[in-house]
Amino acid sequence: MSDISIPPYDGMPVISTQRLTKAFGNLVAVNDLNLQVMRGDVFGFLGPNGSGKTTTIRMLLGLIHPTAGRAVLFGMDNAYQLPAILQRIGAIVETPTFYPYLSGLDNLRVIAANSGMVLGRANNRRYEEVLDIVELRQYQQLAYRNYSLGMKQRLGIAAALLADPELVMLDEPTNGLDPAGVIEIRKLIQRLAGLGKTIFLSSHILFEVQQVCNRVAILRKGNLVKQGDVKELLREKEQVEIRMNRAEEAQEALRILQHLKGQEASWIGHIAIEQNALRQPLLLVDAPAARSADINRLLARHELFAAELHPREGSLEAVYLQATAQPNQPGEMPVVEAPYEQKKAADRTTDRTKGVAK
Ligand SMILES: Nc1ncnc2c1ncn2[C@@H]1O[C@H](COP(=O)(O)OP(=O)(O)OP(=O)(O)O)[C@@H](O)[C@H]1O
Repeated sequence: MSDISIPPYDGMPVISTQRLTKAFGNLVAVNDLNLQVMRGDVFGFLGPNGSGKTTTIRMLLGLIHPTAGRAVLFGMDNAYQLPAILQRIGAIVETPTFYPYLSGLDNLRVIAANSGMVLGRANNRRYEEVLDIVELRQYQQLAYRNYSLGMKQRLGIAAALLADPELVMLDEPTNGLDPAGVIEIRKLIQRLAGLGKTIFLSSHILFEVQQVCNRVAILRKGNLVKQGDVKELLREKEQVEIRMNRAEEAQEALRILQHLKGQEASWIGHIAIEQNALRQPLLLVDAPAARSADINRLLARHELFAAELHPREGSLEAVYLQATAQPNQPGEMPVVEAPYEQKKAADRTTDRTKGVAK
């Protein structure tokens, strides 16, 4: 996990969807979705291809109408107050169109002019600010066609930041980027989080999401199968890896731990026996890393002594694979963590950002 500082929650959801559903003919692309994104979240929106991520984002932005349910952003229903909501969002859903022969800076000027931003000193300062945030200031005079793919993507984000939005929505921002470009976007997201923005990030790249996001939701076939705090989800996936000297010892350790699991060691989850690269027997115990010493003690009590014992960190990949592998239950209901306490409706209208003159 990164050490970015996330501003404290004030209890107000920036995005809240209630049973949000979209069907295209017979295909239910998004089903009964209850999402909750809090102020200051760097929220990872994960799911395999075709699981409904883009459809959800398009509904949140009012680009398509839901078949059922509703989306409330900043406390406002987007079916009724879309313009007020959109003023507070900077989004990139598809690669933005820029003029290839204009410089990065001139492209921003065109976008500002087209969106009715007052041209003047305030705008000039804002161009500099956003170009600094995306680290393109030194390339601002370069023609867009000479930008790398990563620079183009960052210019798109700069454009989305022009009006100083509170919520930044990025749909697969690292698609097609090389590793250096991916790292640039990661650093950029961390910078935006440091500026207090709420980020909604859809991505396939689990490692990236694990690095930058504090909360995630995982979609599968349009259903929400997991939503929660990244650290907590990772903790659930911690393991203790025990190497025994002999295969028989590993079998005996397995038998003992499985027995104790039903008794004093209820914190033990699934246990598996594998081999490491040297074909030595390994016991993989689903258990909190902090329980390593306890496991050692339990085995020693039965005259079994581990040759090596290591705690293994959880990974979002393990969380994701488990969540997306679950079979579809008839009438599958989304698994939603207990929502944060919603503050009084009055709180919802108090925190408006300044934004560039429009
Ligand atoms: N306009 C549309 N008409 C018909 N079906 C659609 C439409 N838009 C999306 N779909 C279908 O809805 C499902 C969800 O698509 P969506 O693009 O939301 O998934 P996604 O999770 O964003 O996938 P990807 O990661 O590949 O972009 C897919 O089966 C897709 O084919």
